[in-house]
Amino acid sequence: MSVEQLTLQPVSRVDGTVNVPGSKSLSNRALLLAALAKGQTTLTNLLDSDDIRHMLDALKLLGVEYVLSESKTECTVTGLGGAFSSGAALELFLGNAGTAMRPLCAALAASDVTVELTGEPRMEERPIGDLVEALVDAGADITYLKNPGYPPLKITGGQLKGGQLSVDGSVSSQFLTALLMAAPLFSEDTTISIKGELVSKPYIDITLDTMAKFGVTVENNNYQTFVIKAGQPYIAPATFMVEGDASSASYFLAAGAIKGGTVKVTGIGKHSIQGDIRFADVLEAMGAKIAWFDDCVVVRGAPLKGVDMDMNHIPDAAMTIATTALFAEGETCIRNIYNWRVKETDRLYAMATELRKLGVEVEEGHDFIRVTPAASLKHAAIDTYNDHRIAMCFSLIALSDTAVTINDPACTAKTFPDYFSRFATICHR
Ligand SMILES: O=C(O)C1=C[C@@H](OP(=O)(O)O)[C@@H](O)[C@H](O)C1
Ligand SMILES: C=C(OP(=O)(O)O)C(=O)O
Repeated sequence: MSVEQLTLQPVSRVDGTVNVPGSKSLSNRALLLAALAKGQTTLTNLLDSDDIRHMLDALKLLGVEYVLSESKTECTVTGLGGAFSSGAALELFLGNAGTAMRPLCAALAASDVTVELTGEPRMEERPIGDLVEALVDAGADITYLKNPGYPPLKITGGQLKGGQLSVDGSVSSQFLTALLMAAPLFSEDTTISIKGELVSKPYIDITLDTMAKFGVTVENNNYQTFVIKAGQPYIAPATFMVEGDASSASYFLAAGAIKGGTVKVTGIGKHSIQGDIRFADVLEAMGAKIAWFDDCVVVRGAPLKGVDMDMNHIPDAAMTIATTALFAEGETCIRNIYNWRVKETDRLYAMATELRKLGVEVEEGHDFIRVTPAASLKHAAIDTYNDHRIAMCFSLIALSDTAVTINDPACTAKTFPDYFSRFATICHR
C-alpha cells in the first residue's frame, strides 16, 4: 500500500452541483459491444478511469481500431462486425476490473483467439468458475493457470454452439451479463437458465438495455431464463451517450442528505437505466428530501433515521449507506450483501474493521452489516484495501466534527480518479 494519506478537515456546510463522470458499467459494456458491432460507434461521456483503460488496452491488443479524444471521454470505435480474431497469442492484463474480466472471458471464448487473461493479485481471488463452467458446457476451451475457479485463465477460443446453458447467479450477476453479451456470437439459439438466486439484478437491465441499443433483443422470462435468437448481429448505433455513474453519485447525494444544504447531481436522472439510482430511495427512507428530474437528482438534508433494508439490488451504493448511517438516529442494518466479500476486497470485513476505528459499534454478519452510530467519532486513519469505494464512502466522515484521514486516496482511480477534488467543491468550511 502506498504511504500517501489525505486528511479531510471537518466540513460545516455542504452545498453545490456536481456532474458525475460516465458510468463504469455502461462504458465497458458499450466499448465491448461497439468492438463486436458492424459499423462505427462514437461513445460520448465515456469514463476515464483504470477499469475503462484496461478494457481499451485489451481491445487495442485484439486489433480493434478506435480513436480516443484527448480528454479520453469520447471514443470512436470501428467495429469488427463479429467475433475477435487474432493470429498471435496474447496476454491481456485486466487489473481488477470485473466488467472487463468477465465479459471479455465469454466473448473471447467465442472468438478465434488464443489469450491469457491476467489481473492484479486481488483479481486472482475473485471467482469466475461459474462463468467458465457455463462456457465449457457451451463448448469452450478454458484452463486455469493458477487456482481452479479463479483468474488467470488461458482461453483457446472458437465458434461456440450455444443451446441450453445454465449459470449460477448467486455470486455475481457479471457471469450472466458476460454470457448474454457473448450469446449473439453463438451459432445456435441459446437459452440461459439461472441457478440459485440471481444477485445484483438491476445490472442485468443495464446489460439488456445496452444490447438493445446495439440491435440485439433478448427474451427475459422473469430473470429465470433468457432466450437469445441466433443470427442477430450487433449493429453500431452511430452514437452512444454514456450516462453519469449512479454509484459515483451516491457519495454526493449522501453528503447532501447528511449536511445539506442542497446538492444537485447532474449526469443521472429519473430515467437512468442504472439500478444504483435507487440509492436515493434509501436516503429518502432515512428522511432526506429527494427531487427527481430528467437530467439530475437534487437532495436536501433533513434529520436522518436508521433503516433496516435488503440492499442486494444496489451492492455498490450500499457501502455509502454504511457511513451515512453514522449520521442517523438509531441503528442501520444493510442486508443480503454476501457478495461484498468477493469484490475489490472483503468489503464486509473491511467496512466493519474501519468503522470500528471511529469508535462505532458494528456487527459483521455473514451477509449483513449492522451499524450503531456513536455519540462522537474518533479521528482515524482509514485503510482502503485498494478499494475505491472504501476511500470514497469514508470521505463522508469529514461531515462530522471530526477530521478523517484516508490512506492511499489514489485508489479511487479504479472508477473516479478526481473524486476528492470534486467532493471538495461541495464542502464548505
Ligand atoms: O455488471 C456490472 O457492471 C457490475 C455488477 C455488480 O457486480 P456483481 O454482479 O458481482 O454484484 C457491481 O458490484 C459492479 O461494480 C458492476
Ligand atoms: C465491484 C466493483 O467493481 P467490479 O466491476 O470490478 O466488480 C465496484 O466497482 O464496486
